[in-house]
Amino acid sequence: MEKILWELVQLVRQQSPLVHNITNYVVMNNTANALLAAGASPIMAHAKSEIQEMIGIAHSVVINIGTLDEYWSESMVMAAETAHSKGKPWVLDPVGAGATSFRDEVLHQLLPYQPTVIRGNASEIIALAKANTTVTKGVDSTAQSNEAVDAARSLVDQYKTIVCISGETDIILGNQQEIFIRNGHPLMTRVTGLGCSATALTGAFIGITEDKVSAVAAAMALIGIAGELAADESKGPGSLQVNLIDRLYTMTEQEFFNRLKIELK
Ligand SMILES: Nc1ncnc2c1ncn2[C@@H]1O[C@H](COP(=O)(O)OP(=O)(O)OP(=O)(O)O)[C@@H](O)[C@H]1O
Ligand SMILES: Cc1ncsc1CCO
Ligand SMILES: [Mg+2]
Repeated sequence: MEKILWELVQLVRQQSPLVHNITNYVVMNNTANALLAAGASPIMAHAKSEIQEMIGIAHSVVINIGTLDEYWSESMVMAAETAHSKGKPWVLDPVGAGATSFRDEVLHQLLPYQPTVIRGNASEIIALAKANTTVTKGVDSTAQSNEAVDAARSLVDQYKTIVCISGETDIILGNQQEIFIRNGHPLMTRVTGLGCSATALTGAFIGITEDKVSAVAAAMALIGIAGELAADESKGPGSLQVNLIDRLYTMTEQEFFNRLKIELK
């Protein structure tokens, strides 16, 4: 498994998948830069008039509901439907799931198009599965990733998807598979949208391999390790944001394997 993850990091660098993103205003620039640093090719586009053509040429699609509005929500549903019908892999980031009924309604419309992967923090995954009454506190998690495992499992079963619950430990659940990645640094929660960057990177990795579970693990390991390396040289969140982009770009095989903390079940 470990070896495959690094091979996928190299494959993204070599193949530079085109990743079509409909994402939020907060992170748009940063996630485009994270994708470029990892070797992928980002395009941010949400006009309904170009969604079908864009998905036609893209390797994968990222749908992130962070700064939802009425027009964008229609674009997202159209994109999910198009990705599903064209057989393009797509990843859903259910930012702020459970915070408002509008978000939940849009998520409800998106899920039937069977995202290849759902990546969210524990509160969002719990809210998405409506497995209990935990209230999402805006876009930040109030729960630990292990508390969301039952919720995630129900999504995996119902939508035949892969769920990644991010946090101190990233938990990746596929059909019969469970992977724990213990990389990352607490300072990463002080920079907005690193979860969104994790989702965007996941989009890049599912675009270059049929082994989707390994793709998710590779993306989460990459951002976690880049975050650790960056935190060691940062004074605070501002420099972490910049250093993390550099570390995605400069990551070596040795750095990757020295830091990788992965457990399979
Ligand atoms: N407490 C922590 N300790 C170590 N690493 C962490 C911690 N919390 C988050 N991370 C790292 O940050 C990454 C992003 O996860 P997080 O759960 O913070 O996303 P998020 O809540 O969706 O963020 P955002 O909404 O701001 O994009 C994780 O994959 C992990 O590498
Ligand atoms: C802060 C924030 N608000 C909506 S989206 C977003 C980025 C982190 O998800
Ligand atoms: Mg998030």
